[in-house]
Amino acid sequence: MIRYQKFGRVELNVTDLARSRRYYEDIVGLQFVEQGPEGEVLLRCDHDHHNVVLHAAASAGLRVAGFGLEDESQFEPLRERLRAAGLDAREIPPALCARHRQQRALRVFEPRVGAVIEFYLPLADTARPFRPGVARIQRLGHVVFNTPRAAEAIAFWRDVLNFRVSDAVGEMVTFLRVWPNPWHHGIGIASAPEYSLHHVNYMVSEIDDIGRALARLRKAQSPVVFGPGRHPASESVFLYFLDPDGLTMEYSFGMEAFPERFAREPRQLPLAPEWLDAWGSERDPRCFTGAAPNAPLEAAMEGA
Ligand SMILES: CC(C)C(=O)/C=C/C(C(=O)O)=C(/O)C(=O)O
Ligand SMILES: [Fe+2]
Repeated sequence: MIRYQKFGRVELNVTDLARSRRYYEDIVGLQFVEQGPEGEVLLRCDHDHHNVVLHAAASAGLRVAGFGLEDESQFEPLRERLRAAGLDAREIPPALCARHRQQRALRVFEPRVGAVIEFYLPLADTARPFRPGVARIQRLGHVVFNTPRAAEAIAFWRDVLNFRVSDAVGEMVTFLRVWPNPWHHGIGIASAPEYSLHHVNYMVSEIDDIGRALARLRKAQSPVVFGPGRHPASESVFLYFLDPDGLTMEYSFGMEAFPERFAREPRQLPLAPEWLDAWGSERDPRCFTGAAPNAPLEAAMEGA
């Protein structure tokens, strides 16, 4: 039984690094940490060393999604499960782990979601206290993958990686917990014609963070593409917006939490407008669709 801490880091490709750095600091509310040797920008939204890495690239999309393991003893069983599933995980060199304040990390290309996935053990980084910015973000919440192989991906993340299904909305999207992390979902798997990033979520502290974000995004002319609304699945209040490259980002407030044991059964929810947003807002077609294909493993390993 592989045990995790959380969805803790995401690396994104962006087409204009300076513009995106300003946007993620000033509009999204992430804290700048440092610039890496390849020019990549490291940012944080909790007490970890960093949670988001921005890389300059020709097109914008998902480069790596990272999941923190509970402890060192998870690595070998995980590696064995991946190997049995025909996936060869690559060890991240110690120098990069040290830069990322990780004790150890593995990366693998997971073909069912068509993305590079990292499994890592974070080192405590208490030297620099985290200062919330314009939004009182508590943590990176979840990442959702667009994939044409959704049914296979759900089975793989559930049966091989030991994530737990919380709910599915029709055949559109299935939400899984990063077990035993309590939050309703740390990943979502969405049916789509291509492999790409659906969205990245940041969980905020109070409803005012959603209201202030709406005003801030409008002032910055950053497109709000869905919400504010409430997701019946996880019970969270949400707001989706587009970053400067058109990548979909989400703030959400409040989310169902599950116990480690005796959790409720997953639900199959109907695919109907009131099950997408209980408040009835309309989704802009740019929402969830603006990312280029996910980066391949070779690109994600550059600099590693
Ligand atoms: C995909 C639709 C809009 C949906 O039902 C989304 C639900 C949730 C949730 O219940 O929290 C999400 O976080 C999401 O996919 O963004
Ligand atoms: Fe979401």
